[in-house]
Amino acid sequence: MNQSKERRILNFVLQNAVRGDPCSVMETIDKYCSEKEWAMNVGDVKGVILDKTVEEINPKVALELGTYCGYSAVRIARLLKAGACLLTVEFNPEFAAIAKQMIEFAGVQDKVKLLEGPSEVIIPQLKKKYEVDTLDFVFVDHWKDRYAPDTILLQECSLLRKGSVLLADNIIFPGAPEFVKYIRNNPRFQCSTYPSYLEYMKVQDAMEKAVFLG
Ligand SMILES: Cc1ccc(Cc2cc(O)c(O)c(C(=O)NC/C=C/[C@H]3O[C@@H](n4cnc5c(N)ncnc54)[C@H](O)[C@@H]3O)c2)cc1
Ligand SMILES: [Mg+2]
Repeated sequence: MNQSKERRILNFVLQNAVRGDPCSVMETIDKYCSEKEWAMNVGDVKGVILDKTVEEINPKVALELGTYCGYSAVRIARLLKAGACLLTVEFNPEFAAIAKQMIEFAGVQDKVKLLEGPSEVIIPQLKKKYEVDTLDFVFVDHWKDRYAPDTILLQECSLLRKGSVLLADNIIFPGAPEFVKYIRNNPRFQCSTYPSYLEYMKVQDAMEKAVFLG
C-alpha cells in the first residue's frame, strides 16, 4: 500500500538530516513541507514564538497535546535543561510510531516521553501513572475542539499551578473559537495573543499564551 505523507516526511529526515542534531531535523522537515508536501507542523515562523516561550519559562515539566510527526516535540525538547522532560500525547498509532522515530533520530529521546492515547484519557493519568505534580508549560496543538475541554480537564486534575503557561497554536487558522472565548473571559488566566503566519503559507495565524493565575 502506498506510503503516508507522514511516512514520507520521516524518510526524508532519515535520509537527509544529521542524526542527533535537533536543528537539522527541524530544518529538514521545514524544507520538505515548504517545498514538497505541506503538513501541520508548527513550522519555523510560529516555531520561534514557541522557542521564546519555552526559553522564558525554562520548564522542568512540559506537556504537548498532539505530537503528530514530532516536529514540535523535537523543537521543545532541544531547549529543555538537564533533568527537564516533555510529555507528548498522541492517539494516532501511525503518527505516534513516526514521531517516536523522529524524536530518537533527533537524539532528544531522553527528554521526551511519548504517551499514546487520547488526551482526555491521558491527562487524568498524569499525576498517578506518570508521576507529574504540576505542569510548568503546555503546548496545545491537537484537534481544535479539544483545546477548551482539555484546558478545563487540566484544571480539574489540579495539573496547573500559579504561573503555569499554556501556549495554543492555530488561534486564527484553522481557529479555536470556543477555546478563545473560554480563555479570554476567564479571570483565572492572563492571556496574550501572538499574531503570526500559518506554517509554510502566507496565511495569517496566531498563538495564544495563557498564564494560569491560580
Ligand atoms: C487541509 C488542512 C490541513 C491543516 C490545516 C491547518 C492546520 C494547521 C495546524 O497548525 C494544525 O495544528 C491543524 C490541526 O488540525 N491540528 C490538529 C492536530 C492533530 C494531531 O494531534 C492528534 N490528536 C488530535 N486530538 C487528539 C487527542 N484528543 N488526543 C491525542 N492526540 C490527538 C492527531 O492524531 C494529530 O496528530 C490544522 C488547514 C487545512
Ligand atoms: Mg498547529
